[in-house]
Amino acid sequence: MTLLQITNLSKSFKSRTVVDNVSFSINDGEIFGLLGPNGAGKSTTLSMVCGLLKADSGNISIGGYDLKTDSFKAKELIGIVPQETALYPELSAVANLKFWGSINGIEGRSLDYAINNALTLVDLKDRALDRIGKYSGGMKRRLNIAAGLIHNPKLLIMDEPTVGVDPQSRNHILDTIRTLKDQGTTIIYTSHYVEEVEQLCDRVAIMDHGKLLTIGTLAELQHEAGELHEVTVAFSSLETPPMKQIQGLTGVKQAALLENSIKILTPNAEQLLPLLFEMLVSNRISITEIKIKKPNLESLFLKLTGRALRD
Ligand SMILES: Nc1ncnc2c1ncn2[C@@H]1O[C@H](COP(=O)(O)OP(=O)(O)OP(=O)(O)O)[C@@H](O)[C@H]1O
Repeated sequence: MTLLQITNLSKSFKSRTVVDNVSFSINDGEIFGLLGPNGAGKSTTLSMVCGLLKADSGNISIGGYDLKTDSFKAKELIGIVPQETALYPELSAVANLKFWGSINGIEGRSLDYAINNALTLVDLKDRALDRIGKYSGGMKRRLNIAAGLIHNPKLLIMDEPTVGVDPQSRNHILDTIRTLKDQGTTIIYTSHYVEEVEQLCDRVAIMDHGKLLTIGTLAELQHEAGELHEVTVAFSSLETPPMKQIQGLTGVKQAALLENSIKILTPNAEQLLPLLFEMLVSNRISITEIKIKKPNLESLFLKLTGRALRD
């Protein structure tokens, strides 16, 4: 069953179109990944879904309620975990969640129950009464998640919830998301970390420059990436690699330059590597590491755009 339907959504800031005629739908109970580099238009799309930003054109319906004509009912179904934490540092976790609960219309016993559930889920019960000004960045992020789900939303929208957190908190956040899914919550998860999206998501959409490039299950997108190898060559930063020549080598489908590495898609890494070495050595590029991988979502992005996801 479709929980969220987005149809022909567009948004411009001044004359710049940052969301360009985007349509997709999200099924009840799935974890849906929205993947794209910085500035792709992910947050703008989600801000429109949350009703925080008005679309220039297009339609959004949540649980069958149109966001324009049935906005209250549609918004009731959503919980938001924004990129920036929206918490009061001088208050405890419990006081912060009381505030978030009350603006969502939860009171009394139900609110105590909801706070207890949310703090258990994000594993912050033993720090519940501490001022959150003393929390680590990862703990604040986890509390931010608790705030987003205090009213038990059907659809939880999470905008890069793991950016800048330590690995332990990151794993914790990923586990929390899986538990939420098991409890029946539908989740939209934006990220520019391919590994997280591959680990978590049932279906994925890839966005760039405001456009939806592709959408499908992980298996479908991996298939779309095709039988290409992704070769990553790291080099010391003394020289600049000759990208034009590399792109012209036999067997190179795409090649993109990152800070200290080159990512290449090729149907045959074994045949390409000797040619590539020769070229790099003759251009006085000293290679520090080489990796060959099966295609993943990052290779698909490279295939679709000719660029690396994080450049
Ligand atoms: N209020 C605004 N006014 C003008 N431009 C904006 C505004 N909000 C976003 N933009 C621009 O729109 C583009 C898309 O931004 P958006 O935040 O949606 O991208 P994103 O995919 O979420 O990226 P990130 O991963 O960095 O959050 C960017 O170029 C951004 O600078």
